[in-house]
Amino acid sequence: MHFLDRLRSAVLDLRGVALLGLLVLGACYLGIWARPTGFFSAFWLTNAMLLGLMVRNPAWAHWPGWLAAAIGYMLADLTTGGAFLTTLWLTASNMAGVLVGVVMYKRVEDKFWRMQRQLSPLYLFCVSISSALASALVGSGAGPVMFHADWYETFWVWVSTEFMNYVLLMPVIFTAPAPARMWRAVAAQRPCWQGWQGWVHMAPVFSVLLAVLAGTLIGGPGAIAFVVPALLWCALTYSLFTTCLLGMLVGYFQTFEIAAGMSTFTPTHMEMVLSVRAGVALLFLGPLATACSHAARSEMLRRLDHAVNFDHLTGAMARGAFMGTGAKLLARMAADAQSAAVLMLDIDHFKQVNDRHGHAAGDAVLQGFARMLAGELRPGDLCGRLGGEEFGVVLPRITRGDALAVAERLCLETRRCEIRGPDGQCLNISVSIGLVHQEPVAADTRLDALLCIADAALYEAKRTGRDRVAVVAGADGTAPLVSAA
Ligand SMILES: Nc1nc2c(ncn2[C@@H]2O[C@H](COP(=O)(O)OP(=O)(O)OP(=O)(O)O)[C@@H](O)[C@H]2O)c(=O)[nH]1
Repeated sequence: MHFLDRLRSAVLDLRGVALLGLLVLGACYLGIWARPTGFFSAFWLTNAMLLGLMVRNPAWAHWPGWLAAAIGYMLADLTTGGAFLTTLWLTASNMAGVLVGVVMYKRVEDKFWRMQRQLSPLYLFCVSISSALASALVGSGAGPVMFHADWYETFWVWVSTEFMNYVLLMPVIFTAPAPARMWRAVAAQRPCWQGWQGWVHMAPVFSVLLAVLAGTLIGGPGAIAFVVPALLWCALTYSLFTTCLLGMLVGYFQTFEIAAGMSTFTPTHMEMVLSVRAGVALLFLGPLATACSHAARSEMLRRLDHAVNFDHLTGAMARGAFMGTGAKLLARMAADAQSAAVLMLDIDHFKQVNDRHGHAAGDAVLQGFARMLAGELRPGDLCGRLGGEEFGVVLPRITRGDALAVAERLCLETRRCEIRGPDGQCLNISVSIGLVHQEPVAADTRLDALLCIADAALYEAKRTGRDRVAVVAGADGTAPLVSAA
């Protein structure tokens, strides 16, 4: 690598690591600020956050990242009055838990932390309990030393708090889309949130609010489970990230509500507090498991749908999908009394490419040609591979002159197309195009009939010399061919 490139990547690494240190520092301040006097914080999100970030971004799970995190932990405690030795002790215990979690997640494939495996929630449970135990084993001795608290009690409070934070927060970090993708996802979801459909789409969220309210009003130890059906509904409706986010908010609200005495259920012993925290976290695992299964199933269906509807070689729409979508498009144009053009494209002398340069070169030509087509057409146009080296295109809402101009541009761009074969050789090609245009599209127009007419024009383009466009005068195919450009 060039020296300047190396310097640049070192600076970028340093920036990332510094950001990690700052995040740890900020999360520690939040925990210290929320800490009850005389005891450890129950709202200690730092360890779960650090573990989530290090698993998600393995570049941080090296010594510079660990060092930055340690500095963040230490600085937060020292600047808020912590003694050096106890700060060191607490930092070691926090990082011990995170280390155990990072090692456990490194031992399994990424799909486990991405929540793309059915067993992901169970593995999350195992990691969370192991990390919580490791952290508590190293750190709980600080309870008697710092606050004169009972060791046994400190240990179990520590375990339950850590466990709850790991289970509730980590899935949110693991499933959060990258910022750029988040905006795209929000934009794609916008139609779902508009009008009365938006209210319907919000129904699972309202059911969560209702269940939480019912739990508060009715109370009792079972109230924390009231929200489970609503969260299951969310798991089957929203993305994995949204479900994780809602689960986390509900979990923290319920613990806060009980701790603040807002619920009619007030735990009287420490064991009950621990039981509530563990229960809140464990209850969330059910909806999380449903969300994971649902997301895995949806992803499988999406892939299956893609495999059926798109040509695996060129990525263009497959014949069946093209015919179905094209027929619907034409019907829409007919209903709106709009025009449309149908093009049939056939790469010239394609057999010679295969014969001279091999089948792999022929495949490269098909891929390059399909790429060129996709780049040249408007977003609303439709393009598909009909078979072999034959492609079909539907251009909605277009005048005859514009359709001819598009077809001629496709001819020109095909000639200009620089396609490289597998051995790096330059493969030059041309295309012949048959075009039929209807204005407006007739109500009984069928796509297969228009393709047949365009095919006849294509034959004429081939017959008169190839590398050209032939246009049918009448859309019924009976009128003679008027132009071969
Ligand atoms: N590499 C490759 N070749 C394919 C594929 N599908 C079909 N072919 C080949 O495409 C060739 C089509 O040849 P022809 O129908 O004779 O057409 P042509 O050579 O383009 O001749 P004209 O259309 O008359 O210009 C055949 O040799 C097929 O084997 C494919 O997916 N990959």
